Amino acid sequence: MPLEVVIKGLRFETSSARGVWKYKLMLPVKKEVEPVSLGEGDTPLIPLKSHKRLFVKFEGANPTGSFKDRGMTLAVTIAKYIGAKSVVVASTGNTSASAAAYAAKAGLECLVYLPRGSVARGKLFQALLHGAKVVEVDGNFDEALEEVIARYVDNTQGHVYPLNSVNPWRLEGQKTIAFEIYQQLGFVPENVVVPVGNAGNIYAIWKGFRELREVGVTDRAPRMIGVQAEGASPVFKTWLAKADELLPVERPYTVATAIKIGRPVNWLKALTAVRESNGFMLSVSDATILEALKTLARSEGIGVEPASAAPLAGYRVALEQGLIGQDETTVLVATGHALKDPEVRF
Ligand SMILES: Cc1ncc(COP(=O)(O)O)c(C=O)c1O
Ligand SMILES: N[C@@H](CCOP(=O)(O)O)C(=O)O
Repeated sequence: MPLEVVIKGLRFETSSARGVWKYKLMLPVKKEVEPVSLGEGDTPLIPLKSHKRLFVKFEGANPTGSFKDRGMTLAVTIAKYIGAKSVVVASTGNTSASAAAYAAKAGLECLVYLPRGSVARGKLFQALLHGAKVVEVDGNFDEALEEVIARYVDNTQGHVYPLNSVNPWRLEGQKTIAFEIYQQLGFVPENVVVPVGNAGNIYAIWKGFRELREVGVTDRAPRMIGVQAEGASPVFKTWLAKADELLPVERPYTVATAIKIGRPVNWLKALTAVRESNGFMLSVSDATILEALKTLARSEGIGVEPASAAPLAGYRVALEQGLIGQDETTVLVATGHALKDPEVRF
């Protein structure tokens, strides 16, 4: 399992900084360290018209249009602090867009490994725009990440700093989604619904809520509900089978390219989040993802990419099956902006 940061002496006090960095006392960064920031975080929590107690946490409002920026600001800050000159990621698109932008801000070289032909146009444009060097891999995301891990994580000779979610600083930044949800609602919701791909974010958010409990801000915690696309649902299958080993999907497919992942590195962390929180996993069809995307766009005015519509598709299934109630406060985490993937049709 990828490493985890454990922080002693956490204090839930916010500073006058904005976004992620206002929670510096909850982050594993020394006071004197200067953040590499683009103003990430402070994203809106939007109430939906369709259900009274349903909210969308719109992560598309981050500087590069996805939640990855919250993790990248931390991880690139650390990269710079330790004197790295280059950073590397494998990506289905958003991680590369975010890494490229933060590397540019920090003055670092950025190398991105992308599965050839599988990255949404807006995301590829962003990586190139910010000056990343793109390596196209003849394979899927899992194979691209394997190559990055073999070259730059297991073999540290190259001195290139990896920024995928095997890097625990990433999750530390992403956990601030929980802090914001808590502060925006004024309480801890019953359910938080998250799309699951490489599987780090659901754990990061859970870690954030757990820490709020640890520091005594609240004694409550939400159920964490993970949603995967049917054709790319290894964590769902593993959860359903109560298996101790990952049940991988060798040839994942889904219209939601951001979560087209068959061997997620953080699968065990995702299961930990779901199990510890008494939550559950769901899988949803591409048709229902696109239907949810259309509802968000046309009835609520919220433009998201397909992966980010999976939580609404999952919410509908959960309601239908009586797994959650309409009277429960539920937050859907909409992870990426519609402009990322302008070729989506529904
Ligand atoms: C838009 C979007 N949503 C969801 C995810 C899934 O997040 P995670 O990999 O942390 O499970 C990703 C990337 O993985 C993404 O880019
Ligand atoms: N959807 C992700 C996949 C990689 O996830 P990471 O959390 O390990 O960076 C992407 O945008 O590339």
